[in-house]
Amino acid sequence: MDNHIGIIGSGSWATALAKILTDNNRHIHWWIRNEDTIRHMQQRHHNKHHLNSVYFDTRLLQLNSSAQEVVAASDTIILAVPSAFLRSVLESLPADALKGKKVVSAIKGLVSGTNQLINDYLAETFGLPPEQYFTITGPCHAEEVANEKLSYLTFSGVEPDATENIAAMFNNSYLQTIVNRDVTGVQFASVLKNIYAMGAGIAHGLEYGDNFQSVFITNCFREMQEFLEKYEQAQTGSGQEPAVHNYNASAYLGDLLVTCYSLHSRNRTFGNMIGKGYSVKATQLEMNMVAEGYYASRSVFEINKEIGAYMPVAQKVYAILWEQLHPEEAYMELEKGFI
Ligand SMILES: NC(=O)C1=CN([C@@H]2O[C@H](COP(=O)(O)OP(=O)(O)OC[C@H]3O[C@@H](n4cnc5c(N)ncnc54)[C@H](O)[C@@H]3O)[C@@H](O)[C@H]2O)C=CC1
Ligand SMILES: O=C(CO)COP(=O)(O)O
Repeated sequence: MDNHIGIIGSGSWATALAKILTDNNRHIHWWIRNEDTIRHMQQRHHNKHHLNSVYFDTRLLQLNSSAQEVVAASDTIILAVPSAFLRSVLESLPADALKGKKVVSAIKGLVSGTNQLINDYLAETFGLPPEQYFTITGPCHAEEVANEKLSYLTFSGVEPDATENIAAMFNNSYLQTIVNRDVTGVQFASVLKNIYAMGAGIAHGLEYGDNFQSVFITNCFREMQEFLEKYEQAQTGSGQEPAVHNYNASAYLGDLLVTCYSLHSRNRTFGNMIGKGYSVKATQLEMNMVAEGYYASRSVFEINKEIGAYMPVAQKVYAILWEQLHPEEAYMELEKGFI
């Protein structure tokens, strides 16, 4: 049976994923919030707000502003809205809306308000079982997908065959896929790297150089591992099986590097403005895209109150963004403790 794919979201990442799938000749049901964006896409064949150089074969698109209808029409649903909007987008769905469906999260963030991983939220709200949940992570900027620059995405799921099948839908000449079972680890890696890219941007804004950045990122990488270890120790107490994490894999180290260094990165750009002295409010107004690291810094700070990982960088980024700590002062303190 043909797989009916739905995409929820119409930002840069949703648009890039839609491009990959339609380049592979897949039909998609696509939830786009704004009717005007839908009309433009139907008439002009591109998303006028994001990646507008990407043109679609609209015969492959079923555009719809009702998330409920897109979910009902699909058996594999890709979530690609910023984490801050996930709950409001899904709130119209009935509790059994995801029954028997596969859900693939492309979101690199935690659920706002509850600080949950996306799978935990979907399990609690819609009863989604673990074997129906998958993630898309790895170092990949939408802008490079738009230009068909060779990129690698990691697909994670507890069911290897089903994960392979989902990954296969994306594989093509410019997109390689990697598969693993590390659902929790890759999600936290992609949440944490946004905080560290924010930090790398702040460092750049403060005019630290490449030598500092490499030490900074090395220390962030260590923090990422400590956070996961402490998080899992806390979970093991509640009977969950600890997973094996390949920290050197591209979903961990690769995504940390690309987000900290790439000029495409929203998080790095946001941090750079903060380092240069812009306020959080002014930075948000300036950017028409979402930097997940802003929200993640608070969520991780709150989670870490419970698990006690040693993460001075994440704590300083949080204090700069949420408690008005002066970036220069914060980084002078950070400088002293790096290994
Ligand atoms: N852009 C990228 O290269 C990549 C992004 N991601 C992840 O994908 C997720 C989505 O990010 P992007 O597509 O980059 O975001 P974006 O910043 O490009 O787009 C944000 C979207 O959110 C929409 N939006 C604004 N207010 C909304 C509301 N109240 N309800 C629903 N939607 C609303 C905007 O219309 C826009 O379509 C994030 O978790 C991000 O970390 C993951 C990999 C790569
Ligand atoms: O996840 C990404 C690259 O892998 C996108 O990062 P930014 O949101 O910082 O652009």
